[in-house]
Amino acid sequence: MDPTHAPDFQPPSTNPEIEPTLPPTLIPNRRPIQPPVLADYLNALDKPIEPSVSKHRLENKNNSSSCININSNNIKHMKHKIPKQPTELEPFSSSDEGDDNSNQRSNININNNNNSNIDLIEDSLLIDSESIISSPKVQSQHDDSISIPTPPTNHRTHSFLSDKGPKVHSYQIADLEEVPHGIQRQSKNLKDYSFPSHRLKQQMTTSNKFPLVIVACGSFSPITYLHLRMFEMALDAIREQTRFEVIGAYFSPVSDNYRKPGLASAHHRVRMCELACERTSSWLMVDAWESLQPKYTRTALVLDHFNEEINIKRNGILSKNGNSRLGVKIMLLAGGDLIESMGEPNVWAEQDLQHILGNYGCLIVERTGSDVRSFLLSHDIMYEHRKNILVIKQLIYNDISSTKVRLFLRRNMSVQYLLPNSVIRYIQEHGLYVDEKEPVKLVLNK
Ligand SMILES: Nc1ncnc2c1ncn2[C@@H]1O[C@H](COP(=O)(O)OP(=O)(O)OP(=O)(O)O)[C@@H](O)[C@H]1O
Ligand SMILES: NC(=O)c1ccc[n+]([C@@H]2O[C@H](COP(=O)(O)O)[C@@H](O)[C@H]2O)c1
Repeated sequence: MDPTHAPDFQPPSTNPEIEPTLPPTLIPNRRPIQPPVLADYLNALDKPIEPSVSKHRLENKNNSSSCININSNNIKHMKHKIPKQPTELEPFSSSDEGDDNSNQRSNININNNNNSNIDLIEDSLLIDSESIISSPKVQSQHDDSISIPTPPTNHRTHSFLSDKGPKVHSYQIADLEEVPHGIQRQSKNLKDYSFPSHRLKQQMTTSNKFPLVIVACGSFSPITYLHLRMFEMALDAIREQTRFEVIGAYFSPVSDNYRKPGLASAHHRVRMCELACERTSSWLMVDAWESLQPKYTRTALVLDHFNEEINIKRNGILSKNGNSRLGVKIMLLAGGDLIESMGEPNVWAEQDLQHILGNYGCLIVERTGSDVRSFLLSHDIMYEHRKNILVIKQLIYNDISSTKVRLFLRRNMSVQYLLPNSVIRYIQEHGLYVDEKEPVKLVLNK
């Protein structure tokens, strides 16, 4: 549960040489996940961030100064609600953020009212109705890794399936190592590593939202349906309660140096996460960077890595109208137990908590045994950054734990419907978890 298992672990509070995190100026979209004032909850979430101009007004008054004044006031008002950060890659312009009727104001120029960054002349609507989710076939221009579309050619049988019962052919059940079309698999070493971006949106599909990438850090030994569900729950909560558009989502399995009981080797855990994402999801990805590091990497630095890949190297994401690039907010997705570990002494460095909660933010899925809301109230740093924390209620309660899955495997019990079939088959093929010596008491306390 904590990095104190790492052989080179030194309590952050007593370690003066702790590797520094990125300066906040390099983290572009640090606006809170929740609206800054309660009054914002009264606004419809699909209301444009910049003002909309009614068709009626535009058609009849597009040269009148009164109309311009009204609109400019609106702009000031709206800007006040979602404050701009001076560090953003590029400020939002109204052409990025207009509502879907923004073609109706394409002839209006309100630059004469000190809003020099706002130019409504730009034709933002050319791509208005397009859905710009990147196709799996389209690789990012920065993405030099190889996708391997391998249609099944030989009809081999799966040994563990064919021992008993009818033979199953690979055209009936895909080979575990066969990469579905358009999918980018992670390499097994740092030298060949490249950041996975095959399911990272290249362009915003909405003009009234801010871009967001979700990152879940953990052991994933093995990945379960609960881990996958966490992202779906987060997506629903973000759509319902915030002004952010999720443009990508990643599992980041911890490296072998974490030394937690029950940790299968990193390349197995990465591959199981990849199988789960490939076979059950159309938007989740796995990044092996953390798992390939020669030593344990603190979560704050893992989030910095995502910021570097997405905002610094790729310069964020293209706005919907294609005219500017926007800084992407990056958030940690975690269960209530992980968040509660933030209150334990010597597990997290205070500056890391400030960095994670202040500059990135946290999506917390409630978990049995953890009272996230009370914890939020009692923890000073959490409370300070509460606007940057979204607590996600599990409406259908699910408490699958990897620890119990490992115990079931060890006892030769079924784990069907707790994790994807592809992951179960991978575990069987590689004989994972059967010989584990994890103390059963520890397992049952989970
Ligand atoms: N049932 C659950 N409800 C909410 N969050 C969960 C649940 N299971 C795991 N998580 C969260 O998923 C992330 C990764 O978890 P991890 O890999 O440690 O899974 P785990 O099932 O807790 O594993 P283990 O049993 O080995 O400790 C953590 O943030 C953890 O809090
Ligand atoms: N100081 C830190 O950065 C810190 C402390 C505790 C856990 N963590 C992370 O939280 C996750 C915990 O995963 P488990 O629930 O599987 O133990 C891991 O990714 C681990 O690296 C980070």
